[in-house]
Amino acid sequence: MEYFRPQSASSAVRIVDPSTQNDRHSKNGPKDSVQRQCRNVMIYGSCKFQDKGCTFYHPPAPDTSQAEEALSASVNVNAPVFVPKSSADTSSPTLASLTPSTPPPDAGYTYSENGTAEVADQMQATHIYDDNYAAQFDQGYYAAQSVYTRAPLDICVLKLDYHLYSGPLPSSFSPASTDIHFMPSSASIRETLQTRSELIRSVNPSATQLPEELQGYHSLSPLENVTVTAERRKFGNWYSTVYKAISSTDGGAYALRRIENYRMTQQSAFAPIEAWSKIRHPNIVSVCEAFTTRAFNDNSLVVAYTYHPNAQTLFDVHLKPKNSHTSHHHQHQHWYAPGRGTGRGPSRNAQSNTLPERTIWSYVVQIASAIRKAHEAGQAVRTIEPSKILVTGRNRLRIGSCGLVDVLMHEMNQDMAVLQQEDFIRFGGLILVLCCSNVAASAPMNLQKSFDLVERSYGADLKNLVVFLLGKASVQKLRQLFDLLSSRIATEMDDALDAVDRLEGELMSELENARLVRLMAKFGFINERPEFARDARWSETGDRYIIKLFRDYVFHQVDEYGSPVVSLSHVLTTLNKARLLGPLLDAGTDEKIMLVARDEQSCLVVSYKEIKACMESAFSELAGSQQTKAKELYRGGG
Ligand SMILES: Nc1ncnc2c1ncn2[C@@H]1O[C@H](COP(=O)(O)OP(=O)(O)OP(=O)(O)O)[C@@H](O)[C@H]1O
Repeated sequence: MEYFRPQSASSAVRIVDPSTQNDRHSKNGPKDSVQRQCRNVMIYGSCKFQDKGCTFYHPPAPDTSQAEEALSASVNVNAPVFVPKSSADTSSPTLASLTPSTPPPDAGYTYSENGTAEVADQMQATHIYDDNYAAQFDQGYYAAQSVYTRAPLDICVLKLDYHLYSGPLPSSFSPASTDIHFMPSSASIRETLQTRSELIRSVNPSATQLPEELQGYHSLSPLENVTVTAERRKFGNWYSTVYKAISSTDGGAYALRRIENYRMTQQSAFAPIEAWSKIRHPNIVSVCEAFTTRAFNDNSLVVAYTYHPNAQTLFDVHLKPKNSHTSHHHQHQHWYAPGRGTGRGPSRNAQSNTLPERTIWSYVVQIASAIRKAHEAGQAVRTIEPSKILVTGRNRLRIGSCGLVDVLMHEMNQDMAVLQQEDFIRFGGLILVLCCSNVAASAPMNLQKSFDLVERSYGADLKNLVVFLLGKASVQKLRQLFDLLSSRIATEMDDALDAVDRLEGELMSELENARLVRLMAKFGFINERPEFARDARWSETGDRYIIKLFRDYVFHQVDEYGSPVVSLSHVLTTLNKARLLGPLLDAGTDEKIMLVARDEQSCLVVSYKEIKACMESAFSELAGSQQTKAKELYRGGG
C-alpha cells in the first residue's frame, strides 16, 4: 500500500474490503505488513481497524501523555497563527479538551435551519482549531468525510452575503451590527457600497439627446429629473443641470455641473477654478476642471467635480416636506441671498423628524472645517446652503459647487474678505434652518422665534454659536469660531477614529475575498485543460491527479442521498483549512483528508500541505510554459 507522495508515479489507493484483504494476506503471508507499521497509528495514534482486519503492525498503545504530545503536534494547536477561540481562555487545549467524549455524528460540516448564522459561525471556526477539528483526527482517515450529512432543514448557502468571507471582529472590540456615528452597521455599509458601485455604472433612463463626447467625458447621465414637464431649477440666475459622466482619461466617474447659456468674456474667470482645484478636504466636493462648450447647442459652462454616488443634498435629506409635491425651490432661499426668508415662520410641524443635537454639532464642525480650509486657501465658500451641501455618507457632509459662483460673478470683482464674512452669515443661517427644520428660519423677521426654538431644543451653546456667526464681522472670526467649537471637535474626532477602527475591521474581513478569487483563478487555470487530457501526470496514476480529486472534494460533494451540496461555507471552510486562503499562504496544514476517485474505486490520503504544493507547482509550470511560448514567439517573430 502506497500513500500519496507528489514525486511518486502513482499514489492511488485501491479501496478494498478489509475482510477480503485479510484473506489475501493470509494466502500470500503478511510479509510486508508485519514489518510496516500502520499509518493510522503513526498519524493518528491509533487505528480503528486494528482488530477488524488491518494487517499492518500496531505497536502497543503509548501512554496518554505521549498520545497527547503526538496529537498536539499533528494538529499544531500551539502554532502562533491560530488564535484562541475565546479571549478569556488563553491556555493551550489539552488532549481531553480536544477529543470529544462521544464521537460526533459526522466529521464534516453540519447545517442547521439558521443557515446564515451557521455560516458566520463556520467562518469563525475556519480560523480556530476546535473540538470538531480534533474530532476529525479522532475518526482516523478511513472515516474521512466523502458524504455530507444534512440537518433536516438544510439551507444551502450559496447566497453571497458580502460579510461572510471571514470571521467578524470580536463583538467586544467593535459591535459590527450596530450603527456608530459615521458608520452604519456592517451589513448596511456593504449594502450602501454595493448601491454606490451600481450607481457609478447606471444610466438615467430619462437621458436623451446628450452629447456622446464632451471634452474627454462620455456616458453622460443627468443626476436629476430632466423631463420636459419637470420644473427647471436655477443656480443663481442661470439654469443648471448636474450630470454624471465618465472620464476617458482615467475611467473615473465625475459630476459635471453645466450652466446653460453662459458666455465667458475673460479667460481669467477660470482663475478661481484653478485655486479650488488645489483644495482637497474631506468636507468639500473636490473641483477638478472647468470648460466652456457648444456640445449642448448653446454656450455652456461646465465644471467637473468628484462624483459621490448616491449623494443627496441636505435639503433633500432633512428639509424636503415629506408629503408635499411642492418643489423645494418655492420654499427655500436662493443661495446668494443669505438671511432673507419668505416670511413664513419656523414651524416644526413641517418636518416631524427633528435633527438630533449630536448630528447638528457634527454638521457644524464639518462645515466649519471646510470654511477654514477655503479661507486659509484665500477663497470664500459661497455655497453654504442646504441645496448645495451633499450628504455623502452617514453624518458626512461635503460642500459642493465650490468655485462656480466665483466664475459666474467674476466680473463683479467682489472683495474676498467680504465674501468670507458672508460665509459666516450663511453658516449661521444654515444652522438655524437645520435646527428649526424650516428653510425660512433664517429670515430676519423669524430670527427671534428661531433663536427661542434653538435654545429650547438644543441649549444655549448652539444658540450662542448662531448669534456669534450672525454677529458683527471680524478678521478674528475664524479663530474665535474654532475656540467655541473646541470640545465639539474632540467628540467629532473620537467618532471619526471609531469609524476608522470599524472600517479597518471591515477591510480585514474583505482581505479573504482577494485570496479566494486568486485561488479560484488558479483552480480554473490548471483544472480540466484539454491539453492535459493525455498527460500521464494528470491521469489516475500521475501526481497531478490529486488536484482533480481535491477540486471534486471542494466543489462536487454530494449528500447521503447523492444530491449535490451547493454550499459556499463548505468551499470557504475547506480552502481556509487548506491555508490556501488563510494568512500563512505558503504554509498549508498537515491535516490529512481522504480524496475519493469519481468511480469510488480508489482513494488518496493526502495532507493539505501536499495539495497546496501540488497546485503551486502545476500553476507555476503552466505560467512558466506560457512565458516560454511567448518568448519563442517573440524570437520567431523577431
Ligand atoms: N458631486 C456630486 N456627486 C454626486 N451627486 C451630486 C453631486 N453634485 C450634485 N449631485 C446631485 O445632483 C442632484 C442635483 O444637484 P443640484 O445641486 O442641482 O441640486 P438641486 O436640489 O437640484 O439644487 P438646485 O435647486 O439649486 O438646482 C442632486 O440630487 C445632488 O445630490
